[in-house]
Amino acid sequence: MSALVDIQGLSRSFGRSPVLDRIDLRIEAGEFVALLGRSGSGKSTLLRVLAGLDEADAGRVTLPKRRSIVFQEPRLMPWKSVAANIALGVPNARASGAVALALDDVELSHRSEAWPLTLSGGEAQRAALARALVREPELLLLDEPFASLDALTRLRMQGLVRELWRKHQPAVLLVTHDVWEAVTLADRILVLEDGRFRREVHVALNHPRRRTDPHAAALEAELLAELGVEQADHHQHHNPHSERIEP
Ligand SMILES: Nc1ncnc2c1ncn2[C@@H]1O[C@H](COP(=O)(O)OP(=O)(O)OP(=O)(O)O)[C@@H](O)[C@H]1O
Repeated sequence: MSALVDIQGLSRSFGRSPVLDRIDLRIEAGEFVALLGRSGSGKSTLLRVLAGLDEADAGRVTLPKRRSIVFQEPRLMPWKSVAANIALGVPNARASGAVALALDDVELSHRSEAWPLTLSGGEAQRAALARALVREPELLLLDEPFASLDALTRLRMQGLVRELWRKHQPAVLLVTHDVWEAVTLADRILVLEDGRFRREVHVALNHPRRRTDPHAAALEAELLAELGVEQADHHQHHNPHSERIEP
């Protein structure tokens, strides 16, 4: 059966430096994939190609038509109300009630007519999430969507994204620097390094995932080590779900 996202041999260079080097990636419908990698490893470049904001130099890319992206910043139009921002580019979204449903989904109905500049950081990101959801994406691309939020708001947003994913069941590709975020949310975690996927981990842990679960904590430590972050209390547990991908 064909996957929702099927990428084969995708390469992208800027000038003479290759950023993505013959990458293969399949994502099934409804799958939640997290993408980790050091700064500059090409995560956003990959997401931009998948969003159609950038083109690959080489490779075959099969993508669903309905895709949405949420960035680190909300990128709302300041001269339009929250509801009008969410309706942008989606014909009849207000009349059909789709905007109201999306606002309800992100618990922002009471701010429907507000101006974006009057929203808190968390509210603005929830509006950006509603704008993505109103398109009923089969593939939801999230480029560090919680990175600029405070820790408490970030936790709430992670819970909200998981709830919305269960409700709407899009495939999700989440770029994050936060290893624990990847461990708590994803079915599968990929680590990008030097333009290739160096590691693929299938996360078969029950939800909610907690750091008190030794398997979850060991996986986090292992991924942190992979990214070059050593923890003081780092225990080396072998994770049977994790495979190293040699170039
Ligand atoms: N439009 C561009 N022109 C030139 N170089 C670019 C362009 N976009 C990205 N790059 C370069 O490609 C490399 C990968 O960038 P990218 O933003 O994809 O990394 P990233 O993994 O998302 O990093 P971060 O985690 O810091 O956001 C970087 O070296 C960056 O400077």
